[in-house]
Amino acid sequence: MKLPIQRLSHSEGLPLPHYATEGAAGLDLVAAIDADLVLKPGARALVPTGVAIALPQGFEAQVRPRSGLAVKFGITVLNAPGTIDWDYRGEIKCPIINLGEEPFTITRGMKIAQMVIARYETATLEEVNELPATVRGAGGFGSTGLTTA
Ligand SMILES: O=c1ccn([C@H]2C[C@H](O)[C@@H](COP(=O)(O)OP(=O)(O)OP(=O)(O)O)O2)c(=O)[nH]1
Ligand SMILES: [Mg+2]
Repeated sequence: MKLPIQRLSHSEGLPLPHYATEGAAGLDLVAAIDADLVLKPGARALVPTGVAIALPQGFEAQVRPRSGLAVKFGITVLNAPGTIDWDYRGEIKCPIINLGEEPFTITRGMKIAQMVIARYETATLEEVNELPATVRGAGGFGSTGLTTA
């Protein structure tokens, strides 16, 4: 699909979101910040990416963490997966949190998250008095146990 993307003034010189490999599902998003941003352990920040997009109706974009940042530094997307609505025309921003033990420095142009474009359905809700029965019923939250035995 073609995706209109707008570069905002503070993203000058930065790469547009891009797929790192031919088979990558997510477009890497970079930090469009002027000065280094130091996140202390437990701290969070809304990191601008310097771009806005125009998704087609029926599509969303999911802002997800990068596993490398999560595993090495405890850096993740606080609201993962973040939802970009198709009618949103503002700047894509990433709520980033440091769940690691060390301060983490975000630099301009650092790939801080990734964005997956996905189709979604909307539902027409129909209120009923009873739901169709299933074997699971209302069981959940570990009801099927920890092992297969
Ligand atoms: O990680 C995110 C999540 C959201 N957004 C933008 C795009 C999205 O379309 C809009 C609203 O997001 P969401 O619906 O998650 O937030 P809300 O708290 O429900 O705000 P609103 O009342 O504006 O819908 O904010 C981002 O830039 N990054
Ligand atoms: Mg909302």
